[in-house]
Amino acid sequence: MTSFSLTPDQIRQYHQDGYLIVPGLLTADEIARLYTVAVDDQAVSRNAINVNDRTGKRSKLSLWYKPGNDIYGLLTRSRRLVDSVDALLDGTAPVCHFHSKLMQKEPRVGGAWEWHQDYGYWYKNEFLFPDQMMSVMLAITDANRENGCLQVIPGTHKMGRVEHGFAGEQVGASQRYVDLALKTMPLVYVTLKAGDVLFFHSNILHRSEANLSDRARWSLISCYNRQSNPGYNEVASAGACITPIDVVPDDALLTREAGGLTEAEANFLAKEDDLALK
Ligand SMILES: O=C(O)CCC(=O)C(=O)O
Ligand SMILES: [Fe+2]
Repeated sequence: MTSFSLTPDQIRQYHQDGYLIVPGLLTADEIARLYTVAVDDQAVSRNAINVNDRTGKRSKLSLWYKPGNDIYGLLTRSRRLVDSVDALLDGTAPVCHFHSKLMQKEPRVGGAWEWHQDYGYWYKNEFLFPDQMMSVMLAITDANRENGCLQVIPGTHKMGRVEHGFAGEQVGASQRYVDLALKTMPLVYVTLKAGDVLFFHSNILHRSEANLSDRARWSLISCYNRQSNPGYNEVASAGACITPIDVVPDDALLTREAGGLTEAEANFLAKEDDLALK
């Protein structure tokens, strides 16, 4: 397998817009394996957290801190993802994993996510450097306007951190700043095909609408950090967020035996412990 690396143009685009889509970073075979494990993953369903949006629609997610030898861990730790993140983040310290989550937006049920910056949550964990943090969304199913794909406001990562407060059970960015951002910059619907990967800056404003379609929208979001950026109020990850990732070759996803998560390995988040939901 040839190794993958981002081009200088892609890196420039990320810095300009605050996000970058890499189409087809995963092959159909890889997605098929991931999907087969995910839909049947008992530990994921046992640890699913339901978060209501403003209208009472339920968004389901499972969040864990430790990327292991399970199928998601092999992806999160893969050379192509870690090298890409390394090329995009500010700084030079090793790339670490903060957490991953499986977002399960079920047909006609999957709720909306309010406008927010991920760093709006992570700031509470006392991470100092938003440019050293990012999220990577991998589409396990196609994501489009019908099933509530992600929406972003390009360039908003340059606004710095916006105040966040409660919006239903979720934490959202100040409506005033969202309105001003939308007056200044366009809104982009991030439509993805299964296997496409979206890299986005921890300060880009994003949201998604409910899934009113009859097709599920599943994605894996892995969040990365540099070792030089400790979260001084981050206890749940038990140091994972400043532990360099044990990188695996890209072909591990297809060549290694790997199944779903286990409670003993993954270190799942419980809803009552989530600072972002408090
Ligand atoms: O999956 C989505 O639609 C958005 C989720 C999100 O932005 C988050 O969990 O921080
Ligand atoms: Fe987010």
